[in-house]
Amino acid sequence: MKNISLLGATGSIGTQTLDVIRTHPDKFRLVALSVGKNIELARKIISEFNPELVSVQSKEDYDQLKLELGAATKISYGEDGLVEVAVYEKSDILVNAVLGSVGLFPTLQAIKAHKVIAIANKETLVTAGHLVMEEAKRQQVLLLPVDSEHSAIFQCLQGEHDKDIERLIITASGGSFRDKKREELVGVTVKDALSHPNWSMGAKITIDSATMMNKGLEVIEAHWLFNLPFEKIDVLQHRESIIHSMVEFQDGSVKAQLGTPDMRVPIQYALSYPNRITLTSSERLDLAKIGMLHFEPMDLDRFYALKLSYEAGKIGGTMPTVLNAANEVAVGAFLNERISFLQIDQLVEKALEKHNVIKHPDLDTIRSVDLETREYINSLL
Ligand SMILES: NC(=O)C1=CN([C@@H]2O[C@H](COP(=O)(O)OP(=O)(O)OC[C@H]3O[C@@H](n4cnc5c(N)ncnc54)[C@H](OP(=O)(O)O)[C@@H]3O)[C@@H](O)[C@H]2O)C=CC1
Ligand SMILES: CC(=O)[C@@H](O)[C@H](O)COP(=O)(O)O
Ligand SMILES: [Mn+2]
Repeated sequence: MKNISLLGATGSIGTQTLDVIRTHPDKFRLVALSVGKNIELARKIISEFNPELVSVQSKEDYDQLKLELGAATKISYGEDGLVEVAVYEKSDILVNAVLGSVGLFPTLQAIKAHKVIAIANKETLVTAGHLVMEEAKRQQVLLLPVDSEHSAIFQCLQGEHDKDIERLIITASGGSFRDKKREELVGVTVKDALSHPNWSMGAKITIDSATMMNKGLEVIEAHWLFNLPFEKIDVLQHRESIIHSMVEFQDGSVKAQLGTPDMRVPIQYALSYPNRITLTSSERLDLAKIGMLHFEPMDLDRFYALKLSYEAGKIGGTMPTVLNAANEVAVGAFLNERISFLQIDQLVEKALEKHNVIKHPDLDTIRSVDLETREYINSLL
């Protein structure tokens, strides 16, 4: 039996993680969880899973839930609450499915507390991958990727040696607007952008997928998780999202991981690693029915956010922190209909141009650069 702590229980990854736990009560037990603002759903989750510790985002929700829940459930809130869930003493593994760079500090604390980490929260690795990987190495803690592409690469690498890797090939669906030229994106709506061709995901990552920032974040995430230079990380457009990513080795052999797009596969692989467990409810891959898979090179002028991400990643230091923070605020502004779709990567570029990189930033530096970037983008809205 593995005891699980879950950050972001009410989200897309969070609820699919709950589905995996629900399906395998003999293998997994939810002991601690955090939610943001969705208290309605939190009540249902608490009543079904009976966790020992619950954290909410605001003091108001904390006060309300404290009145409702009995003494058997400990309640907490804010960043302290996220950390308490992340390091909860009875948990064996932390699933980090919270959204955004708010996940960084709880991740670092969980590593220090020697928790295995199943990491979906890519913004944490983009913001400060060096701090996370250094701490994981120092504490000898296992970091298991949940993002579908990174899980695919991780699966392809089982039984292989790092020295034999020639390059990673991360696949990209192309997102909601993949068949539109850049000039055709003037005036696209939030509703259009939220209509992903293959995956049902949270709003922020769906917009990131449409701008191709998601792939940019994933390139930086892969750089840290697999300790490879950006020159060895390629992106290939693959509209079906059947091949979740590939690894090419020095002998020219290429390994790929395939499957129908269902995030429960990488989630449960991280939870059951190094074993596999059944997933009966997922539609099985039928290649004869699919017939054809398509591949196209990435056009970095069309998908400008990907170009910005490679540039920020290669410069390193605080540049990826700025890229991520600017993008988080810009995507939020687009979702609130305060800016247009095309302004998202334009604002990110402005933040990158304005920033003087700081090499080898510590946690305090990362946090202040993150905050300053958010303030700068907000001042432009
Ligand atoms: N969805 C997917 O298929 C995939 C997601 N990922 C990554 O996983 C992470 C989560 O994505 P996804 O599940 O789609 O996102 P969602 O928006 O669906 O869920 C985000 C979760 O984080 C909580 N949350 C948000 N902000 C805060 C905050 N400031 N403090 C505390 N809790 C907060 C939300 O709470 P509430 O809703 O209660 O407010 C919710 O539980 C992201 O980093 C994403 O890039 C990676 C691969 C695939
Ligand atoms: C499910 C998942 O991992 C997402 O990150 C997904 O990959 C988004 O798809 P695209 O960014 O390829 O459109
Ligand atoms: Mn992904």
